[in-house]
Amino acid sequence: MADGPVPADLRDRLTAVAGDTAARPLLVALDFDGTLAPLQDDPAASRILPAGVGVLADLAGRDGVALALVSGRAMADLHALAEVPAGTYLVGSHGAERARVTQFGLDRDVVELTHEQADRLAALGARAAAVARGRDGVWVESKPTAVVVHTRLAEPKDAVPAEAEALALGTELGVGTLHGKDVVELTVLPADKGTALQALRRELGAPVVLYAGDDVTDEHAFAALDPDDLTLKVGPGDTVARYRVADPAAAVAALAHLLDALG
Ligand SMILES: O=P(O)(O)OC[C@H]1O[C@H](O[C@H]2O[C@H](CO)[C@@H](O)[C@H](O)[C@H]2O)[C@H](O)[C@@H](O)[C@@H]1O
Repeated sequence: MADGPVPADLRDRLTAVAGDTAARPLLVALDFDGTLAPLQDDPAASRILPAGVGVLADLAGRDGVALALVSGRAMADLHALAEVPAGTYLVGSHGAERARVTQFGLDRDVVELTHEQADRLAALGARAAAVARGRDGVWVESKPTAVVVHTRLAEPKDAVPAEAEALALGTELGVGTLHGKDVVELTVLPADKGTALQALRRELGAPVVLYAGDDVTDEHAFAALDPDDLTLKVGPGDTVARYRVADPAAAVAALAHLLDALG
């Protein structure tokens, strides 16, 4: 029989995790862009797949399940786009920002930059703008702790040198760099999803973590987990994750299987 979008070995593992009452709380931690929301040319147009919204709400409502979104997005952006219920943990800016969704809004940790970091962020913005200038389809996104050089809309003749210059800029200014899908992120508050996920897991005392992600930056999260955790790569590309599905629709189907198995 054909596997459908969720491979048989992944289905079996999800069923086993759901049936293991010792694996509580089960932390279900999910990347946003490319995992729950198909990639878009305009980041503001990203939305969780409609089927995913209900699955996430139902998962978060299950006893013994903690839901988290772990994203490179700025927190304000993630909160605006994430259609998730109260109680969901949000990790933004690759871990530099943390919050929890409540019935009354966002309960968030305040991110404070030192004067030196703020100055460096301003300098980064100006230099990143110079990288984008004159290159069709290259543009700069500003976040509270980082700037992002986007190249999704650019032809390789513009994208390749823009990404190379952005990476060199990070080295020159001594800031953190992350090279994701058609983005180079330059941050004055270095963070990575692996460190953030480990911290959240410790806080919740979660014996088992399910993490799903599609990008190179999600590899930090996969690498930070244990062999008994469930790591799920979404889409193509090298990975250390144990399981793989083809696309966000299949990732949502895997989460729906987990939900069914939880009963
Ligand atoms: O960790 P994620 O939730 O995957 O967020 C990473 C970055 O997401 C956004 O960029 C990516 O998605 C865009 C919309 O689909 C796409 O246009 C871009 O090419 C992708 O890299 C966001 O704009 C970045 O700030 C996030 O860090």
